[in-house]
Amino acid sequence: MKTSFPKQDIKVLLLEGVSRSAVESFQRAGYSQLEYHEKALPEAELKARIAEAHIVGIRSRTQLTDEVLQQAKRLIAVGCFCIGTNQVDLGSARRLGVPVFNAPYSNTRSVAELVIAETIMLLRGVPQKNALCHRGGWTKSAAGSFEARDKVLGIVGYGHIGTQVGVLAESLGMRVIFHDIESKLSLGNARAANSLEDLLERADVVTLHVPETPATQMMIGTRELARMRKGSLLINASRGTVVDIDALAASLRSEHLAGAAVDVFPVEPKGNDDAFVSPLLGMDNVILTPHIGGSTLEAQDNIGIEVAAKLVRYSDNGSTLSAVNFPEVSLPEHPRSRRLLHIHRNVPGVLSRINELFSAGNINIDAQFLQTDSEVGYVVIDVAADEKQSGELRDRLAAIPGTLRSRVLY
Ligand SMILES: NC(=O)C1=CN([C@@H]2O[C@H](COP(=O)(O)OP(=O)(O)OC[C@H]3O[C@@H](n4cnc5c(N)ncnc54)[C@H](O)[C@@H]3O)[C@@H](O)[C@H]2O)C=CC1
Ligand SMILES: O=C(O)CCC(=O)C(=O)O
Repeated sequence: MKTSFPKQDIKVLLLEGVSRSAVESFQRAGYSQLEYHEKALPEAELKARIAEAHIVGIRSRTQLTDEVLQQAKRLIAVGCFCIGTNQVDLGSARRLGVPVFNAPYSNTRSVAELVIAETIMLLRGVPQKNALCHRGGWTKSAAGSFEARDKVLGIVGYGHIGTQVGVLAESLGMRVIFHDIESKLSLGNARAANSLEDLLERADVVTLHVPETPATQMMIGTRELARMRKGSLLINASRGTVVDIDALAASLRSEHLAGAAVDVFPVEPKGNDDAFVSPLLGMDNVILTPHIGGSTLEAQDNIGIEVAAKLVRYSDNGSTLSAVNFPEVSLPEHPRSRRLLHIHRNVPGVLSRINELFSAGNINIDAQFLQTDSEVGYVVIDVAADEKQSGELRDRLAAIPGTLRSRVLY
C-alpha cells in the first residue's frame, strides 16, 4: 500500500540496542530512514533526536517523560521493545495522540528460566561458594544447602511470568503459592495465599513478578522482609522500585534473609560503560545481574519482530490493536478508498462535526471506525475522495476543536 507520507521520509529512531530483527523488519516494510543507537541517550540528546523522529523504539532505560514527549512534535508512535512500559508517561503520550506498543509475551520464558536457575543456586548457597572458590577458598559442606524439592515458592504477581515460574517450579517438585491483586486461575497445584503477608510468612523463596505501579512501589520494605522466614530467599526480576533496596541490604547483613537474586535496581546505569552502584555490592550471598532477565537472543529477536510489526501496522494501516495507552482499532484495508485518521480529545460533539464535514462536502464515507477511552477518541475514516480532496479534508479535520492529530494515511 502506498502511503500519502512516503515511507522513506518516516524517521525511525531506535535506541538501547534493540534487536537487529527490528531493523530488518522496518527495512522489509520499506522504511529506510533508520537511526540506530546501542545505548540510551542522555536527556538533552534524546530531546534533540526525538524532535526529528516519527517513530521511536526504546527498551527499559529511556525515560519518555512528559517533558521529553513535548519535544516530539512529529512523533506518531512509540515502541517499547520489552514488557514494562513504566518508563513512558503513557498518559502524556495518549494526550498527545501517540499510541505506545510493547511486547507483552516475548521475553517471559527467559525471565522464568533465570528465576528457576537462581532459585536452585540460592538454595544451594552457590553464589557464596563460587565467590570463595574464586578467592582460593574451599567450603565443601552441606550446611545451608537444600534441594528445591518440597520447598515453598511464593510468587508475587501471578501473571505471564509468575505463572510460568510456577509451572517450572512444580516440575522440580516445589510447592507453589501465589499472591495477586486479581483473582487468578491456579495452574498445576499452585494455591493462592490468603494475603501478601501470608505468602511472605510461608515461603522459602519469594519471587516478585509485579509491574511498576503506584501500588507496587516499595511493596517489599523493612516490615515485609521481617515477615519473611529466617533463612529464606528473595528474587526480584520485576522492577527496582518494588523493593526497598537498603532494607534488603540490612536484612541480608543481619542474616535474616539467607540470600537474594536481584536483576533490577532503583537506579540502573544508562549503558554498559557506566558504573553500577548498589548497597548490595560485595555481598557474596547475592546474585546481581544487570537487568538481563529478558535478555536472551531468542527473546530479543522475537521482541524486535513483534514490536516492529505493530509499529509498521500502525504507520501503514492505522491499526492500534494491542496499544497499551490508546483506544484499540483494528482495520481491514480498503485499497480503493482514501484513509484519514483523526485523534481527538474525547469531548461531546467531535464525531458529529467530523460527519457534518463529510456530508457538507458531499463525500461518501466507505467505512468508519471509532474507539474512545476516557480521554481520547480515535476515528479512522475511509472515503471515496481523490488526493486533493483528502488533503483538504485533513486540513478541515485538523481545525475541529479538540483535535490532537489528523493525517491522510493513504
Ligand atoms: N527483568 C527483566 O528483564 C524483565 C522484567 N519484567 C517485569 O516483570 C513484570 C511482570 O511481567 P508479566 O508477568 O509479563 O506481567 P503481567 O501483567 O502478565 O503480570 C503481572 C501480575 O501482577 C499483578 N499485580 C499487579 N499489581 C499487583 C499488586 N499490587 N500486588 C499483587 N499483584 C499485582 C497483576 O494482576 C498481574 O497478574 C513487568 O511489568 C516488568 O516490569 C518483564 C520482563 C523482563
Ligand atoms: O530488555 C530490556 O531492556 C527490559 C526488559 C524488561 O524489563 C521488560 O521487558 O519489562
